[in-house]
Amino acid sequence: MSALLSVQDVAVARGGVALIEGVGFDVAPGTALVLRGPNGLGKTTLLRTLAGLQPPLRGTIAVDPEILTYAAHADGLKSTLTVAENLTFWARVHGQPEIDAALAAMNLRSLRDRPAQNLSAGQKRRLGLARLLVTGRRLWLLDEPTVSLDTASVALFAGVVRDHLARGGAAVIATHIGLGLEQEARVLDLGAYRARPPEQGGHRGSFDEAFA
Ligand SMILES: Nc1ncnc2c1ncn2[C@@H]1O[C@H](COP(=O)(O)OP(=O)(O)OP(=O)(O)O)[C@@H](O)[C@H]1O
Repeated sequence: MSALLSVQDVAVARGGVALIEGVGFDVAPGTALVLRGPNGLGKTTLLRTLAGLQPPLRGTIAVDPEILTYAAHADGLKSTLTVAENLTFWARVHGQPEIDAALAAMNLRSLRDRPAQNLSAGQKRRLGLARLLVTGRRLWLLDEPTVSLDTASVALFAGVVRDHLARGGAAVIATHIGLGLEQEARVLDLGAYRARPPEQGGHRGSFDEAFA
C-alpha cells in the first residue's frame, strides 16, 4: 500500500541553524515511526516541518495536509471549557459527529463536565490526546505524547495508537520512552543525521524558517 508520508533527503533548521540533514523515510498505513535522539537534536523541529508549520531547508516531504494532525508539546486546551466542550469544539472543527468514543478511550468519561483548567497535568494530557480521535485524521504527528502520563495512562494511550494503526492509520512519534509498539513501530535514531556545522560544510538556515 502506498505511503501516507514520504520524506526524502530532508534537512531542517531552527533559529537559523541547520539541525538534521539527509533524513528519508516512508510511513505506510498501519505503521508508526518512533523518532529518537537526545534533547535539542531537532525532533520537534522535524515534526513541525512534517506538519507544514515551517519549510524544510532541503529535500521533499510528500503528504496530503488534509490527512495529518499534529499534537505539539502544548495541549492547546480552552481552559474555561469543560472536557466535553473542548472535545465537541474540535469534533465540530473536523466535522466529526460524536465524542463519546474519544472520552471512553482516554478514560475521561467521569471528568466530562470538569473545566479544563481544573484538570491535573496528566488529565489535561489525556484530553489533549483524546482530541486526536475526534479529528478523524489518518496521520498523527506526536511530540512527546506521554509527558505527565502515569503508567496506566501510557498503556491506555499505546492501546489507542495500536487501534489507530489497526484501522489503517499511521503515526510519527517523538518519544523518549517505550510505548510497547514493537510490532507496529520502527525506530529512527536521528543522532545519525545530525547536521554538520557550517564551518564543516553544513548549511545555515534562513531567517524565513526562524520566524515561520
Ligand atoms: N524558536 C526557536 N528559536 C531558535 N532556536 C530554537 C527555537 N526552538 C528551538 N530551538 C533550538 O533548536 C534546537 C532543536 O530543538 P528541538 O525542540 O527541535 O529539539 P528536540 O530534539 O525536540 O529536543 P527535546 O528532546 O528536548 O524536546 C535546540 O537547540 C533548541 O534550543
